[in-house]
Amino acid sequence: MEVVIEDQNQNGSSVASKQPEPEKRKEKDLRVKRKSFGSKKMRRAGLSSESPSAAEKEEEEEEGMKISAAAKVTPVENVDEQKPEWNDNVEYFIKKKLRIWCRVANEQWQLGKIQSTAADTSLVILSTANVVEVSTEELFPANPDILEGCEDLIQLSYLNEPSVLYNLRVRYSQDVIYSKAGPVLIAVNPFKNVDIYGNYFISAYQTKAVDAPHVYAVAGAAYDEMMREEKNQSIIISGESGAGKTETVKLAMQYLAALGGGVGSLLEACWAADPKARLEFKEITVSLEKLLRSLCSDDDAEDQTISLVQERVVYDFPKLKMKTTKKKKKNKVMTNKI
Ligand SMILES: Nc1ncnc2c1ncn2[C@@H]1O[C@H](COP(=O)(O)OP(=O)(O)OP(=O)(O)O)[C@@H](O)[C@H]1O
Repeated sequence: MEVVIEDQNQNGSSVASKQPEPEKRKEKDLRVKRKSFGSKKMRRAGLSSESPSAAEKEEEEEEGMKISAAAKVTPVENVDEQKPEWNDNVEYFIKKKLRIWCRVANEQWQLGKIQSTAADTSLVILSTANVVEVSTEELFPANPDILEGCEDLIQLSYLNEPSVLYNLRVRYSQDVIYSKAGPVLIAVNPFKNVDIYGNYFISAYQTKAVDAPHVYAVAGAAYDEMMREEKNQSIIISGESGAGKTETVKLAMQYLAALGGGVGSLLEACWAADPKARLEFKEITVSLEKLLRSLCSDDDAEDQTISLVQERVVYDFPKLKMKTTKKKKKNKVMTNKI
């Protein structure tokens, strides 16, 4: 998986290579640390002075300070040092009328602009023209339009929850379901057929004609690494129920089957890994052939059976393997007969 990142980052997209420049300049001019506005780091600093447990901790540490004559800087002083930077950022966003993300009712995020800020709250004018008063901690800087829909989230100038969600949504609305977050491929379930699979795309990824984020690219990188290093590779696919894990496995298998020389080679590999799968295959073939013979002429039946069964094996290999394990006992009996 890590190879995927390196290869694809090296190639980079035009957005990746061109966009970060103006942002860097702005931040440098303002002496604003990258991602400091709304970042975890700044929020931690803010929370440390507000949460009761953190305050207790600070008190304890201050006690310790009294005892230790050597200690010169208290954590409280560190927090105070960071506060002006946060305020500077907010002031800058007000001055430049830059867009921010604001958490409104129902945990939803909306774009807006800060009108003014006082203490821990800010007045924000939303894109809907409504003005709301929110905690400054609930504000996050929005990225410039030019970065909208970028393919790798690490290209974003400001990496925060609303910016990530928005970027994925923009891509999703254009049926671009894959994005990257550095080494990780993010897939958003389209719940419909999207025209990004099949032989045309397989050969495009095989020949490296495209490098847009895709499950084929991940499978290809794992395959290349396996061949180069002569070591087994793992592709970890995770997500909540219904996220599309099984579909993704099938697509990765489809690509690997094509790389390995087609369905026949994949079957050989499966059988080599689990010889009992051959029995399962034979069982399916026989029953399917019987069915096809009853439906069409004898000559066609055999060919159609093989292609249909091979297709099923590629698409249902994970389930087939589970079934094979369950039928272990039955297979033993069959082995004796054969
Ligand atoms: N890449 C995709 N293209 C089109 N439809 C998809 C894709 N991925 C998932 N789907 C749709 O989403 C449904 C659920 O996907 P899938 O069964 O792979 O989820 P899952 O994560 O394996 O779920 P579970 O953990 O409950 O088994 C599929 O039946 C399919 O309709």
